[in-house]
Amino acid sequence: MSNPRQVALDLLLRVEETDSYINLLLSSVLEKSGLPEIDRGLVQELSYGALRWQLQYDEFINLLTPGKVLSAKVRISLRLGLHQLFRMRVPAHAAIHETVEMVKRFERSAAGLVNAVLRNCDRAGFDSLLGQVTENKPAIEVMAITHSHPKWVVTALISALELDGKGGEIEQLLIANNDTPEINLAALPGSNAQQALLELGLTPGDASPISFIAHGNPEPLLATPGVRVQDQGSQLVALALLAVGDKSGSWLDMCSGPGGKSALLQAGIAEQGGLLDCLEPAPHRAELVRQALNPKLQANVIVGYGQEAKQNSYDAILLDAPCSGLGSVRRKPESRWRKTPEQLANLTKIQAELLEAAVLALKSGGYLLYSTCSPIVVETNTQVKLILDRHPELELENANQVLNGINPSLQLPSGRKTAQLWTHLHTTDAMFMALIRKK
Ligand SMILES: C[S@@+](CC[C@H](N)C(=O)[O-])C[C@H]1O[C@@H](n2cnc3c(N)ncnc32)[C@H](O)[C@@H]1O
Repeated sequence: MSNPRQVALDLLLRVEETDSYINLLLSSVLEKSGLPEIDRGLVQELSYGALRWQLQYDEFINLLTPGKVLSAKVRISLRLGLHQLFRMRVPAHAAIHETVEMVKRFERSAAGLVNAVLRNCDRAGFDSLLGQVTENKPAIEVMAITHSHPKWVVTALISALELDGKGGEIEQLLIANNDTPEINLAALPGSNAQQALLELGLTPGDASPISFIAHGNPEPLLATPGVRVQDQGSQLVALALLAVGDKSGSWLDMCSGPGGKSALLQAGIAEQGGLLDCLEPAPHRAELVRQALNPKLQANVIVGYGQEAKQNSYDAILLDAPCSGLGSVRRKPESRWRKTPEQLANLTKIQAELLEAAVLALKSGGYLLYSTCSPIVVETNTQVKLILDRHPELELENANQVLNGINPSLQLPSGRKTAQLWTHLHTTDAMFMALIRKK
């Protein structure tokens, strides 16, 4: 083993064949590989890069192999080769030679074709290839290929941006979606984590007041009590509910796995004696919630569906709903290829059911925060409008004002009450939040 290109190929094949998330597989694959640190970085760059840019690389491959059926392994090898040619500082001859040698080991008969495709791509150059595959295509398709996003995702993101009058920023958003995100840490309240991270010289993040930026491997920093890896957008979701909810009351994290926000809620209410229930139907994800929580503080992890939450029982509920994940494609590059418009229909049905259950579970005067790591309108504002229409006892609070109370420098729109963070503006995942109060 222990050829970084081979490790990246095996990893991508597993992601494709088993529908796994690359971020969940990567660390165990690297551990088993026994590769030195420098090669581990190469595996990550190769695999994330080839996965992000796969639509564009497939266009190049299809252009040069008309009518040919390629095995999944050969296609992934070509994507890895193209990524080295066009987006890494690997000399062309090494990118081509290494890819061809790798293909020879599992499909000798395809080595000639792989050699020819990569050589022709190198000769043509990136700009010429992109020009050829986008020529005479409609604008949405050109954007889809140029920024490697499915067409329907580009269209849905434009609709979401248009709600804020930002439709013209679509290319900035797509570019940001292809960036490698910084690793964000959260310093949980009630711990000395903030002080410890400041003393270590870490830079605070811009969006969340409890965030720090980790450069390099964050593993050693996680030994500090109260330090977690968490996107700043996710931190703000939990902080928004903590800003308004009764911290001495009973709280529910309705869709809690793997527990990132549960840990923050638990730490935030502990001092005032609040009680937290965390629901999660998938047992292995419920176990991750248990691991994320502080065992010295109160919290119940319950394996179960949000639809079964106890009625009229909670002062504050976080409903961080299962969603398309199209707001966190930087961290989960495969999500843009996995989700289809058809799957959205299933997700929106579950979101509506969970919202209904959350309203029933909420006590009068309590707060419900509905959030998604997706800006897609049918998962966000449409859901909020539907639940408000069905329940006159609910009122929509201004989540943007709450967020500005947490961080006055966050640039948020004044013309709406639901909040939408944007990756290109806030450098967070594109989290959506609606804060609802039961009268
Ligand atoms: C977006 S994730 C939650 C992320 C979590 N809040 C965090 O910050 O770590 C959505 C979770 O909802 C769970 N889920 C799916 N269907 C559910 C249901 N009917 N009731 C409750 N949770 C559900 C999924 O298993 C998944 O773990």
